[in-house]
Amino acid sequence: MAFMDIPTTPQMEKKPSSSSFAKSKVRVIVRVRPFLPHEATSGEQMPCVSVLDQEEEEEVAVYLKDKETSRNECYQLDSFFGQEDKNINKIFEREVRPLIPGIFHGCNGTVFAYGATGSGKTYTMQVYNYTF
Ligand SMILES: Nc1ncnc2c1ncn2[C@@H]1O[C@H](COP(=O)(O)OP(=O)(O)OP(=O)(O)O)[C@@H](O)[C@H]1O
Repeated sequence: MAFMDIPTTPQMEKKPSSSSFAKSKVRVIVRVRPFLPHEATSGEQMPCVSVLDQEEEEEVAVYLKDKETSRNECYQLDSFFGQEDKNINKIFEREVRPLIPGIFHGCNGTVFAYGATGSGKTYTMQVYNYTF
């Protein structure tokens, strides 16, 4: 599983088509952090990622448009958490907790965050309110 946190200059990987992606053991989740106070006062506050299509509360297509770099692309993801998602524990509950039982049965599980500096990787990985 990979978390990719996106600031205003996102980097994302293209995913295979929906049918082959469904069988993948790797889940790609994007989380867009909210604008920080100093960003919120420095002009335009348009998110550069928007949800195009979401099926069965899971697989989601997002549209990436970044006027700074002229990127204009579409990606298929397993899950998407937008900047309006204030409940960060939801990411842990949906995407990380289900891996834990398998670890005790000999399965490997890896969770890593990928994204530009300042995009919220540390925040996302550390802020969970663990209740085992
Ligand atoms: N969901 C959020 N809500 C509020 N603030 C956030 C959120 N996510 C990140 N931040 C804030 O954004 C700033 C950058 O976040 P963070 O340090 O986690 O980024 P990072 O991707 O780990 O950066 P680096 O790669 O430079 O270590 C921090 O001040 C953090 O508190």
